[in-house]
Amino acid sequence: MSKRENYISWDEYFMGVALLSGKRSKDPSTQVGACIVNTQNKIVGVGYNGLPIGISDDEFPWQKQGSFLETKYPYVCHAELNAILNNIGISLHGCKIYTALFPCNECTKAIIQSGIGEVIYLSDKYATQDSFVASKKMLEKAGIAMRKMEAQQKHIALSFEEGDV
Ligand SMILES: Nc1nc(=O)n([C@H]2C[C@H](O)[C@@H](COP(=O)(O)O)O2)cc1CO
Ligand SMILES: [Zn+2]
Repeated sequence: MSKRENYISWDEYFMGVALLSGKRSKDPSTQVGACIVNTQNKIVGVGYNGLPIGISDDEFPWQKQGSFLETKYPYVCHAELNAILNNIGISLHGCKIYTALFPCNECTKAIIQSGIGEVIYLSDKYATQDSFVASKKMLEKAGIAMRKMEAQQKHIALSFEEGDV
């Protein structure tokens, strides 16, 4: 018997972990996940967008509109920052970060400071907003590679049915 052919690529695997992590998000509008990988293709940090530890998901707002303090924006911790902070306790120098959404300027600063060397993203839907223009300016100047993920497999299904294993 020859080897299975339609196995997922490393990019699909790590972005898949990022997307699965995003499924934990309580944000009703946008669920983002991120996955950090070292030079040996080992996962060293995972995160999703959520409120800081100890802050109730039920007591803080999730809305996008209204006065700033009544929206989610001042409180939510982005997936990329969570993945960096949740790392397994190692230097992230030379690691890659897979993120569903292109990083904002605040996460970009944390990415740069942590030593991450490459950003792989699925969507750059906010590209025209100043925050993301600033991100690109900083990433370019810092010599950090950026690339949009090209998936061969557009969808991957998971089953928790024991008969499917
Ligand atoms: N790169 C990102 N990582 C993230 O974790 N987020 C989070 C913050 C918010 O919870 C949500 C974006 O809000 P909105 O697209 O519904 O308005 O995604 C957002 C971005 C985009 O900068
Ligand atoms: Zn961010």
